[in-house]
Amino acid sequence: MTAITLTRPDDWHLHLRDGVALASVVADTARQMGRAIIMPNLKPPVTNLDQALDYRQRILAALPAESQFEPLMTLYLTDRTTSEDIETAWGSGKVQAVKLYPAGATTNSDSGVTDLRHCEEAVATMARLGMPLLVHGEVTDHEIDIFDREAVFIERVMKPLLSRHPDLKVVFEHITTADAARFVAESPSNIGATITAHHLLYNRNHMLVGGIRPHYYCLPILKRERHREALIEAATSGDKSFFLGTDSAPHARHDKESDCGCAGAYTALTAIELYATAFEQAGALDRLEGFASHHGPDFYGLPRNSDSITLDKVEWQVPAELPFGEGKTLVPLRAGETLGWKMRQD
Ligand SMILES: NC(=O)N[C@@H](CC(=O)O)C(=O)O
Ligand SMILES: [Zn+2]
Ligand SMILES: [Zn+2]
Repeated sequence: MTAITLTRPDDWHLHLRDGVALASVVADTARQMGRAIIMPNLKPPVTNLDQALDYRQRILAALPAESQFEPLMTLYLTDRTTSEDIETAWGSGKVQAVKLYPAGATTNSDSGVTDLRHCEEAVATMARLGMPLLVHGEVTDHEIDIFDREAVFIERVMKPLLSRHPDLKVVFEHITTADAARFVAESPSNIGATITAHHLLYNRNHMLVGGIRPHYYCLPILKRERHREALIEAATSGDKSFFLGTDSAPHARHDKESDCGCAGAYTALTAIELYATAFEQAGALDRLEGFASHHGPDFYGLPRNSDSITLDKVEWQVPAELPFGEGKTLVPLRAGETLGWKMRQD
């Protein structure tokens, strides 16, 4: 096969940041994706409709002229989010979901939820409206090993949440374990999951063998090979519960290459090519379109994109670094390495 054409994909989990960082990265996503679910973990976080609408305007203003890209906004759930906040946001038609960050779990999650039981009313309202809860599924208990935090989250938080709210739409974001893949596959259709390209392509050896590679450090952390294999199986299974979410999370080079480096991988530049590489390695390129372009809108109850993109099977080199505003640079995943697929430019 020398080229593949698919319905234009969407990114159901994306960090665009703000200001000059936003201006540096947004075109990379807008070139490939029709829409993206925009994560609200700014400083301060996006916690109400007004903030979400303002942020949406800043994203639209940063887009290249003629871009049709549509940002789908989210609210950041806090212990103080009210039912009214939820209803107002949902009623606008511009806010598609609410994001749960357990307090302290990841980048900019200090205002996150300390105990989901503080959010019972807001969550019940979401269940009633059919508004999805997007979950960073890791416990933050210091006694739990970082490699076990997702699996423990399923038992301690996810299962009790779903037994209290069986109809709640939930997206288990950026799943990284066989445990999460099995949990989602066995759950009813109101439970979905996003899977990143980097978790499909890499295991923890890639990050830690032969030297520590900070650009592979993201949360949830890369796991052992058997988990990567389970993610590949889930993504290529045709199960509509699994869909594309890059979790592209830009941090300046100096913040990653540091004695306390930030978590997050920048994949937006080559997102669809990275997924194509993973699906091709698994002999499942025919399943890419469902995962990348159909399952996500179907889960969210939105129309699929009506245009398409084409990927050519050609080798090209990923740039070593990208501008990131004010003299800063950004290192994309696979910087300086070769990719075997390239999205055709219109
Ligand atoms: N994935 C990451 O490692 N980092 C994300 C936050 C997140 O999605 O957990 C970020 O905002 O940098
Ligand atoms: Zn996360
Ligand atoms: Zn994320």
